Amino acid sequence: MTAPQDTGTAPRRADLPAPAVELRGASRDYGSGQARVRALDGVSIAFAAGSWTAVMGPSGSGKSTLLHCAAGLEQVSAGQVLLSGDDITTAGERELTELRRGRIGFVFQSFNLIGSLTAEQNVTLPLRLAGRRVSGKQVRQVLASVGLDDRRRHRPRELSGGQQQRVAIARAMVTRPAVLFADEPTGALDSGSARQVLRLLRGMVTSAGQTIVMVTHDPAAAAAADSVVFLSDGRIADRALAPSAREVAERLARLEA
Ligand SMILES: Nc1ncnc2c1ncn2[C@@H]1O[C@H](COP(=O)(O)OP(=O)(O)OP(=O)(O)O)[C@@H](O)[C@H]1O
Repeated sequence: MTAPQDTGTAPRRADLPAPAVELRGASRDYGSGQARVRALDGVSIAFAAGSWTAVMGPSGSGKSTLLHCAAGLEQVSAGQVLLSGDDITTAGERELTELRRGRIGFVFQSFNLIGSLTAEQNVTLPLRLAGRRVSGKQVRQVLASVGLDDRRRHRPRELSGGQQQRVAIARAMVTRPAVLFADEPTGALDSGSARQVLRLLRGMVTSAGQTIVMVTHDPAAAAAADSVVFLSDGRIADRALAPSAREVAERLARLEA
């Protein structure tokens, strides 16, 4: 089990593989002058390949900002962002689009599936957008891996929330991304469906060596990850390796006090 490393001080050993994602002294400001908000404040962290990290913290502590900067959805105001060792800090729009289509997968709280398309068509979409050949077998395999082979022809409104999220995970995984970024993936699910989604994510980490960075408010979801990073005021305030849900809740309560 690997904990995310604080990379602020020690130089990296050359013989170690590059982390899947790394932020070096990353800051992100919104607004300017008196209205300026520093949402992320000099964060240095490395997410090892094959690790699953939960990001927690009080409302407004910078969780979504960290996720968006790490995924290249937003640019940092200072510092660096590296994806598998490649510096993407100043990547242009075209390069970032390529990254999002190939090396990064996203799962959101609200699923973000296209309502007029079947599960199968939703899963196929990223490959089509990337101009890649779509093999029906590959799409069926991915849907089968999330337990939805028999729901291929269903549209999102014909699926439960948990099933829709599993389609969204299949869609994110079909391009075999280096990193899966998940923003509250269980936030809209009942506890049974949430457990099913967390089991699926765990399977992806253990059997496929997937790297996952997941923002969550739910201590039970955070406890399913390998480790938890706690943010407060845009900085890393605490970390926990394989904590229980109770321990996560206690540490969070301390930050919110
Ligand atoms: N586009 C924006 N413009 C101005 N301020 C922003 C913007 N996005 C975020 N912020 C501010 O940056 C800070 C961090 O926001 P962020 O959304 O990253 O926090 P969070 O921890 O994800 O919060 P929550 O748990 O409520 O979703 C907050 O003070 C927020 O108001």
